[in-house]
Amino acid sequence: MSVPERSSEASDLRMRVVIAGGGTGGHVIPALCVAEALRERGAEVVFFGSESGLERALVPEAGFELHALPLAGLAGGPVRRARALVLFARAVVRCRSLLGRLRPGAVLGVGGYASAPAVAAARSLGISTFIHEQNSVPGKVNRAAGRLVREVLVAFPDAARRFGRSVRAVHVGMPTRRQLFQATREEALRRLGLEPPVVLVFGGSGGALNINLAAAEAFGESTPYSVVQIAGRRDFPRLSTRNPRHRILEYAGNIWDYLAAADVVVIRGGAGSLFDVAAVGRAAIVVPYPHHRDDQQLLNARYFVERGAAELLPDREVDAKTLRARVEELLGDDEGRRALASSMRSLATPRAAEEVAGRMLAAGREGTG
Ligand SMILES: CC(=O)N[C@H]1[C@@H](OP(=O)(O)OP(=O)(O)OC[C@H]2O[C@@H](n3ccc(=O)[nH]c3=O)[C@H](O)[C@@H]2O)O[C@H](CO)[C@@H](O)[C@@H]1O
Repeated sequence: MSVPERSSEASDLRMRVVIAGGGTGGHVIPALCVAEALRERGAEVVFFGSESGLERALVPEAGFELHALPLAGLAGGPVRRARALVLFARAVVRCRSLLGRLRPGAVLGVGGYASAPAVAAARSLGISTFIHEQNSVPGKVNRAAGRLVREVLVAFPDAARRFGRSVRAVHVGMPTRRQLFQATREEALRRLGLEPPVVLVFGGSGGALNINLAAAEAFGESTPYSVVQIAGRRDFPRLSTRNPRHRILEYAGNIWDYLAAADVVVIRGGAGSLFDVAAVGRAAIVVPYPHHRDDQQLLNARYFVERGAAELLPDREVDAKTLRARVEELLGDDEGRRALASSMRSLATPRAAEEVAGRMLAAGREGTG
């Protein structure tokens, strides 16, 4: 028994793997979770990202090599689009030459600008290629790229169906940071110096202006509970509070402590935020970002809401009065909160990063695209 196991470990030790994509926290954080799982199994992980994404800071900080390429989004007028297309074409050429040199056993696209050119280049070289789709509704690029890859690995079960029959989609869940599963309320409260009950408000990796303004007003005078508002870089400088029990932060590297300390969480419907709350198991009010054409955050949220794991609050209904009322209603309902928290916890996917890593390594060992 030990012989085949040892031989597979030995080949993982030598294997190099490329993870491509990034942009926002929603793409970079799960990518890093997969990278950690791969590194633990002895593989060498190299990232391809864009020069403008969050990966620029987070990937080297986690100790991985990053090739940052100049890339841009397709949104905007014809000049911008043309420039984005030129950058895309150049990125495919650059990825092909990097992949030719690195000779990875497998490539994973996680979404974001660098994902598609790397996947296209890897396919053209016959390298085993995967995509991880974080959202319940696959984006246009992943839908098209899905047909090219060996497997599309999805965070939400619904996404598999939405890819259609021509794509091999496998539900693996959302790669989530380990600390989220380990955090406990008492320790978190003590570490953060917070007096319970605690309300946590955060709007994804970049913040959410509508929620930020409503929360600053709703909790800005005085509250019989603690409020932590993680505002994001863009909105942080414009927010203030007179309430000594209301903390406004720019970003939290240790979000697991804040989630573990919380009784009620108000979040956007980003896939990362939702699965992070699920990992800790807390009662959440979800306010989906309303301006995505495909309503991806509403559909992400619905998966949890339909399973009794979260409450929905449409963005158009968010103002200081409604936000405070909804938070206090939930704070006053111990049983309702417990039920939401426990259903939320049951939807967490603690094995997702391992699953993605295992599939990539197995494909790399097989050596076929
Ligand atoms: C507006 C927008 O385009 N949003 C998309 C983006 O969201 P965005 O990048 O905001 O993503 P997510 O909610 O998916 O993830 C944010 C991640 O950042 C973490 N975090 C956030 C704040 C903080 O202080 N500390 C911290 O660690 C969260 O815990 C979470 O893990 O990517 C997601 C995944 O494709 C999509 O579902 C969202 O629709």
